[in-house]
Amino acid sequence: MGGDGKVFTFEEVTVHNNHKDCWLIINGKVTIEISIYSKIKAETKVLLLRRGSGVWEGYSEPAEHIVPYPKYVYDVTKFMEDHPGGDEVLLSSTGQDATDDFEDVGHSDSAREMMGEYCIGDIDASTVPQRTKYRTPKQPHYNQDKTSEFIIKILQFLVPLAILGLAFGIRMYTKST
Ligand code: HEM
Repeated sequence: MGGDGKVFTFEEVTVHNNHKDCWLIINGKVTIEISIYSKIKAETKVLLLRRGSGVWEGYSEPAEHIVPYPKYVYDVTKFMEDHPGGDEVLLSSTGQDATDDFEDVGHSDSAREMMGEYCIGDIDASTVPQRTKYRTPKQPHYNQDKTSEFIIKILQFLVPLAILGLAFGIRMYTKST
């Protein structure tokens, strides 16, 4: 990776957000990550590798061996015109962690190789705001047993009343005829 080991904060990266000066945060070097993964696997018995909030994380036993992978900062200003996906998508990926956008496109290995040319450093992961995850609103607790119990109680009260009303009605009707 290029960039002379520079580490940028999220704030520093997100000000570069126009056609003449466009920086992105992407962690697209999956091939590298896989090799890191097998190294960690050998050393610390990693149980699984999963991608969470744009970062590849190795989870291992014991838990203190959780390894967050670095994200990289890319200055794609010179690539804007030549990007096969167009410059607008690159611009719209500024100001955030663009990893998911980049991965969703399914970039080829050659696209990933090209990234090295534009890498200018690492991002300080602690400064990147987490993407808010959508949580389904909690449903009100619905207790079916209690509801059917309630209906039975109402019916127990209403049925005799209805029978009484019907009997009364018939009696009134027969009396008047
Ligand atoms: C340094 C960063 C990037 C590099 C070097 C890069 C490179 C490339 C290359 C070489 C292609 C041609 C197809 C391929 O080989 O996969 C491509 C296509 C594309 N890229 Fe990127 N890209 C970068 C970032 C992004 C980002 C952040 C987005 C945001 C969504 C994006 C969206 C697209 C789209 C939409 C296409 C067109 C896909 C298609 O029509 O099949 N790229 N990119």
